[in-house]
Amino acid sequence: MTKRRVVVALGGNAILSKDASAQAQQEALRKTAKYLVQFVKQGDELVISHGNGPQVGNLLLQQAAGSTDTNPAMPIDTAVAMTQGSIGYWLQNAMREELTKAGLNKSVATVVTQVEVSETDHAFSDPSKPIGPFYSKEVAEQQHVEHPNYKYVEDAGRGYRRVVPSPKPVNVVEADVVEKLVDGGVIPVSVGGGGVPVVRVNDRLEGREAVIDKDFASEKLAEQIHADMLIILTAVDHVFVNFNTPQQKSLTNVTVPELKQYIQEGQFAKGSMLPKVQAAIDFVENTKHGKTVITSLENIGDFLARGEGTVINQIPENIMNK
Ligand SMILES: Nc1ncnc2c1ncn2[C@@H]1O[C@H](COP(=O)(O)OP(=O)(O)O)[C@@H](O)[C@H]1O
Ligand SMILES: NC(=O)OP(=O)(O)O
Repeated sequence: MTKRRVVVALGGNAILSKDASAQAQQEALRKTAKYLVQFVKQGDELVISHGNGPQVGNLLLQQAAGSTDTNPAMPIDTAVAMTQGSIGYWLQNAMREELTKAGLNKSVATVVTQVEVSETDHAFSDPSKPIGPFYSKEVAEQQHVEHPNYKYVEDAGRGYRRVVPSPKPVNVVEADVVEKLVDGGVIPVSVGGGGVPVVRVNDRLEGREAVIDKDFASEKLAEQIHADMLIILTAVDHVFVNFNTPQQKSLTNVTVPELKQYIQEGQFAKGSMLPKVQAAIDFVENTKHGKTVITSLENIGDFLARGEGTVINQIPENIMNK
């Protein structure tokens, strides 16, 4: 079997359900690791990325609550780095345990990853990335009074959340390190939480207060390390058209032009499925050889065995394989 280089982006449900304790998140990641090890068993080179929306929002609240003049709250870029460390630590151990059980001798290492963004990205003046807990409308309004510079929006019918700027990733600074780790047989955890947002100021990298979308950052990393596949894992086995209606239909093998048509029809929810589909298209278009898969953790076995899930190619899969 040919060895493929795959970047797997973990969705929120891979880390966190309702219980935000360290113990519950570690437990969720142990289950996640069981699924991820299937790629390694099959001989694939694996790179793991993950989100941090709930975790970075919670951390910022803790920071604000305990802040004093001598022990100030950390800015968002530093909080993103802190969540890369905590989630990376949990993932390293979860993967280590499952790799050992499977008799696989592989190391896992987390790279604190910086991602360059543009200082002029319009996202800085239009916060859109939901982080942290969900609030009722009343509580969100009260929080806004206490923190007039915080913005809260309604998130897909689930309640109100704080939103922060989410600029597009331009360059993954440590991509060369990740590539060397993969070449050396290590499983890297990288661009956690979308990466630490930085801008280049002369010769320095300066952090900016933002949270990058982890699907876009994973796409950029996959391009830069010459991955064959970008796998976006979320709570659904497939991308659907007519989602949540009686006409709902799963997309199995889909081409970029078809997806673009569906985007025009407004088939994918902004802030949930749309960025995944856009990242999928970017990877396929920017690499030519690469394909993107959107599916669930639970479906990884069926994807590896039978290609099940939503598989996105530039041209139809049956033509590509001829
Ligand atoms: N057209 C669609 N097809 C499939 N899922 C969709 C669609 N539109 C919206 N969704 C929702 O998007 C969710 C994935 O987005 P989200 O929960 O933000 O991702 P993540 O897994 O990265 O945390 C799915 O679980 C599903 O509820
Ligand atoms: N950074 C990021 O995209 O996190 P979530 O996937 O948790 O929203």
